[in-house]
Amino acid sequence: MKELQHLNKYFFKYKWQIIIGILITIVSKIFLLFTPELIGSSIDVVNEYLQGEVSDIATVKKELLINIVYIIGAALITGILTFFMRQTIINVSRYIEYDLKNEIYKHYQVLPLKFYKNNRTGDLMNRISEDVGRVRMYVGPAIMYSINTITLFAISIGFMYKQAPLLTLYTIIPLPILSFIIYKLSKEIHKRSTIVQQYLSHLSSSTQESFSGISIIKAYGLETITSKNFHDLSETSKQKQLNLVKVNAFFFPMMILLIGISNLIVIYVGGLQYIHGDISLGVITKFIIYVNMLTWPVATVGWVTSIVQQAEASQKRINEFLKITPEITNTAQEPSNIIGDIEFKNVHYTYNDTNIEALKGISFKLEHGKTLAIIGKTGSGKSTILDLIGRLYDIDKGELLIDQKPIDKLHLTSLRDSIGYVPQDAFLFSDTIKNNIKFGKEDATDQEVIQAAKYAQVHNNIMGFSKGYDTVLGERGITLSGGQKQRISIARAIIKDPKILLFDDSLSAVDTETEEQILKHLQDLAQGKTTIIVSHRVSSVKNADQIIVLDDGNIVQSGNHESLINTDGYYKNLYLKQLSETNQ
Ligand SMILES: Nc1ncnc2c1ncn2[C@@H]1O[C@H](COP(=O)(O)OP(=O)(O)OP(=O)(O)O)[C@@H](O)[C@H]1O
Repeated sequence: MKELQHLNKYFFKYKWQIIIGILITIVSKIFLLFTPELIGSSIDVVNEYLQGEVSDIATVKKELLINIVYIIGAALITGILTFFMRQTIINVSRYIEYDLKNEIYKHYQVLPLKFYKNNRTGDLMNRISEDVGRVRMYVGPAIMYSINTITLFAISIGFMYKQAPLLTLYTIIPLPILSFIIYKLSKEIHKRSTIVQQYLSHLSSSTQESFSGISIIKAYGLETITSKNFHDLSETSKQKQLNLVKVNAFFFPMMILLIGISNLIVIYVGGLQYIHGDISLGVITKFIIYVNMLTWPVATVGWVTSIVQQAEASQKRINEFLKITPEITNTAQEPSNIIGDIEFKNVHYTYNDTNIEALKGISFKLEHGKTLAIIGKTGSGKSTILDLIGRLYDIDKGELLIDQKPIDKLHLTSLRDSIGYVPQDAFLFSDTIKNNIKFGKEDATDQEVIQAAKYAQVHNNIMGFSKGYDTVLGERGITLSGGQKQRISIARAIIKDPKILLFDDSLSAVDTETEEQILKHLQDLAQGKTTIIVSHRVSSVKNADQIIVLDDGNIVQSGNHESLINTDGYYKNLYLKQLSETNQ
């Protein structure tokens, strides 16, 4: 139960609803127990009349009528209270589920990129949905059924013992056995249903993958193989389902068997006591009703135990993530006003999961309003430089200064708010084009959205869609070309009007003519903004104030376009190669 202590703060938060829920549960059980008592006394009245102990039929009828009215009244009150019991305790479990999901989601947001690299998305999703769902079962149903069982058991055993102590002892003998069997069955059901769940998610992710990659499957003629894979996987999944159904099928027969045994004991032992004149017929009737009433709550003891164990395991998985402290934190109290001077002084950075030293002592200085271009072979460390400026990672050695201050002393939100970043793989959400652009500035007007799209040379494409800016993208909507995606991603960065603009090979899928136009607009837009353009193309970088050439984490050349094309080296070779390609 150690892991579940995490939930105590939520129990405290909703203490009044829980206390009221518990009180309602107790009162509803008291009313429920009126029924066996009233039925028992009705049977006794009828029996006394049959035995000739009472001769006035009118009195018997009156008493029976009163009992019936009481039974209906008690049932009505129990029903109403049961409704409110669920409305309090089950509602609290939903509130806590909601709070816990929000807590986990908020925590996910502050965890570093490394966390996302080390953990699979499916696992993150599972902990926030499946695991929280299991914890909710503990918070709601488990607590509600436990109170139910304790109350019902305490009151009814008290009633029963007062009327027939020996019969009570005999009657409750099968109940712990029932509880134990249900516990074992629940555990087995849980084990098998977890396997079924794993296969189902396996089946759905593999199906989803084959639908997403349908063009590759068709192009390579892999339909038969993928169909066979699907068939094999669904066959195993079916077998696992059947295994689960087999254990499930034991559940109710087991309960019926044990209830039957308890009833037989009541009839046999109670019958003997009745013959000896120790108890009345009404007591036997009451006991039969009590036994049937107690069976389900007692069975839930086993079920609840298994729920608590599952919740404990799930909360442990949740706590594992909640305990991770974000490495990159904000240390500044006040927001920082970023101007955009950037300086790298002998910066080193190693990705500790792969041990790759991506930057091996990088130094450059970029004044605000200027443009730096970074060019170099693939894997030379270009994107890493941009990631360090956005503080997605913290440097290992050296100094990274923004406005002459160490980057980790700046207000983190101010820093990120002042950056417009266009990543290598443009990611667009399954939403409208307008909202995808407005992601950069939530309160942007339609005019601003259109202007940004015009600067990014994508406005005409968007107007070509029948729904224009309201066109939905992604799974629910249309698929854009690589170049269109890149340009929408550029519009998203432009609309933010940031102090620092970072373009990570963001024009690679755009033809040179469009690239030319975008760069021309950028020159106007980038007035006063610090811009860094990472590219493999000389055409993208030639107008930059400063160009650096990276190779294996080192700066091997630097200067401007003019000076670099006149110096032997990587830049000049690339320039000549790309020049001859355009002339061909
Ligand atoms: N998240 C990461 N975890 C571990 N290693 C990484 C990570 N990102 C990059 N690397 C490694 O660091 C080195 C530099 O990568 P980086 O992405 O900065 O290069 P790049 O010059 O931008 O390459 P490209 O032009 O292909 O985008 C590469 O060897 C790469 O494999």
